[in-house]
Amino acid sequence: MTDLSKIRNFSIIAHIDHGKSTLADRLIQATGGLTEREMSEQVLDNMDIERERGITIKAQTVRLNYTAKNGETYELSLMDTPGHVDFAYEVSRSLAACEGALLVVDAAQGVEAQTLANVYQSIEHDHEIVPVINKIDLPAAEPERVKEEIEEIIGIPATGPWQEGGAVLASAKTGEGIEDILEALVARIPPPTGDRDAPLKAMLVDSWYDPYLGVVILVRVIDGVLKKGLAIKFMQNGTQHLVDRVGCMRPKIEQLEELGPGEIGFITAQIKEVADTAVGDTITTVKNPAAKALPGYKEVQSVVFCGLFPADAADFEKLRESIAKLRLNDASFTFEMETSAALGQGFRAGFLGLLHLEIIQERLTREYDLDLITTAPSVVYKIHLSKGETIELHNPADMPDVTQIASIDEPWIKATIYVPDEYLGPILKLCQDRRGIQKQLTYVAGRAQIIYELPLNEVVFDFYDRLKSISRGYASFDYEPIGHREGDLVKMEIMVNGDPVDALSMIVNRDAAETRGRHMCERLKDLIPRHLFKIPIQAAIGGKIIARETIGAMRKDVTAKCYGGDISRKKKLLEKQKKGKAKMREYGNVSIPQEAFIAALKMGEE
Ligand SMILES: Nc1nc2c(ncn2[C@@H]2O[C@H](COP(=O)(O)OP(=O)(O)OP(=O)(O)O)[C@@H](O)[C@H]2O)c(=O)[nH]1
Repeated sequence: MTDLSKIRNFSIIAHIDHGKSTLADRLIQATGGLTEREMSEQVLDNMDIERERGITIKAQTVRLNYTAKNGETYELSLMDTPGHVDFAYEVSRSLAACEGALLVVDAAQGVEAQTLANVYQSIEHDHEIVPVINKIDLPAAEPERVKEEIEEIIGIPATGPWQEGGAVLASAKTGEGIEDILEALVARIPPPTGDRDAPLKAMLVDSWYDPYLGVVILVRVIDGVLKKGLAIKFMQNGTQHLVDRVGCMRPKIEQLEELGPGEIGFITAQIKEVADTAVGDTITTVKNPAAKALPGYKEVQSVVFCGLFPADAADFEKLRESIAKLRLNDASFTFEMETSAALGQGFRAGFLGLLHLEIIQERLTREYDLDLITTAPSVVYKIHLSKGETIELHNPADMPDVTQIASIDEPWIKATIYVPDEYLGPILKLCQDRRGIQKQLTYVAGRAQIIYELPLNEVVFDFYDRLKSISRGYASFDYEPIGHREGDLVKMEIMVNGDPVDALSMIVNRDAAETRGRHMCERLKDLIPRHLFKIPIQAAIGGKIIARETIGAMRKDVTAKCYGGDISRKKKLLEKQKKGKAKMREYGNVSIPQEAFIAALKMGEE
């Protein structure tokens, strides 16, 4: 039984590259959880994609035992949190499981805009925040300046000595200051509270699929005790299970007798699928259940949908299996079968946001070695039909005939953008061009904080990429859904040689339709190779043509380009053509290269 006063639960807040993972590994090493060699393989970021993109997708947690200078041994739980807006809810649950946070700031870079958003979230959870100035070994380090920045911009004490509530100076690289961090954690982060004798209440923080253990659930016990053999109940979905393992990660798995109040650890209970567990759910006992669930639970909802098709129709079964496997571990995306005239058999999948979409797409391509075609991301529209019914539309291809539609509502978001002053102008223009409504513009130490309401539909295309390129990577973007609003929306179809190409149809704002349509046609004109006949490319709304381009007929044999008898060159060209053919989609009597779909759907800037 762990003495509550000896427990410290904390997370690490840091801007990308300020050293969160290195520092976490150092803390694990300093408390004996890792050897030097194991440390070289960063533990907390353990997936390729995560490492390459510098983001953490699945929260991982480690428990460290630290004997402080006062001679007492403490049990520290370090909760890793995912770092992207699409996972805001998961982050909020991880934060809710802790009492404090280490705020890591690079001694040479100082406070970055994104750090602010994360710190505010942590402050909202009433966390005690311990600032750590990392990388003090760098020649460019300016710890004193950074301390002042922390006080000025974030508004938490930092300038005094760390023993008196100031920032801790450290280098995760050399190991300097690591002990000070551990001492500061113990001294400043409050221990959890909880009642061992009350009915069990544990928060389901995260879950994942382990090939040996099955579904592993990360929990934070609030009241009561979790033990092997206990019959538990998930309060949201009402299912019951028998706990068969209780333990923690150090970071290696260690089985424990029990998890008491204030403790973070894992359980397994012969659960088959991650989809059977809901992040934020309250776990209680069957026999003596808690009267009320923990606050803050939200159901996961897909916000962005797109079609996923195998580039080679023969890969459909492989795609089906791969998606099913991925879903074992990530219950936050949904999928169902879809058939497209242009792209054949595939799936319509729903995601938490754009980054989530990209991650799944990339994992399918990389881990499962699939060549994919992804259709334009679409948001969820609410269509009010003339006969009074309301339907949800996830796929532009399913849009009812205009004559049956009374009105269409589209989802809006509240976006918070932090950006250095010099990029403000172009960013305001971008938001304005995307039908944004400015709500607030404030300055904090040379940085602007802009709040805009925007239709999600305008954000899903390339807003984030545009924002990053306009601001040279300095702008940060955070959003939350604020419900549906009526919009003047139409379905735009793209017709190649007179036939609509279903995979390219999209729902757009009426005012933007013409520009979008024109760009799409121009783009496709460059992407579709010439044929023996002229090919008209048209954009249309309800049968009315709004834009048109024509691909001229092919004049000469391609091989005529090669002069004289250079046979090998001719051969090469023909082979190249053949290869290109294999990746073509026959559409009516027009062959559209697969790249054309991908490129056309990327849209780019208008
Ligand atoms: N010189 C120096 N480099 C450091 C220190 N801490 C981390 N680094 C380096 O800074 C880079 C980023 O460190 P990470 O630990 O990956 O940073 P992170 O914040 O976890 O980054 P993400 O996982 O991408 O969010 C790496 O190249 C580290 O080796 C330090 O104290 N001194």
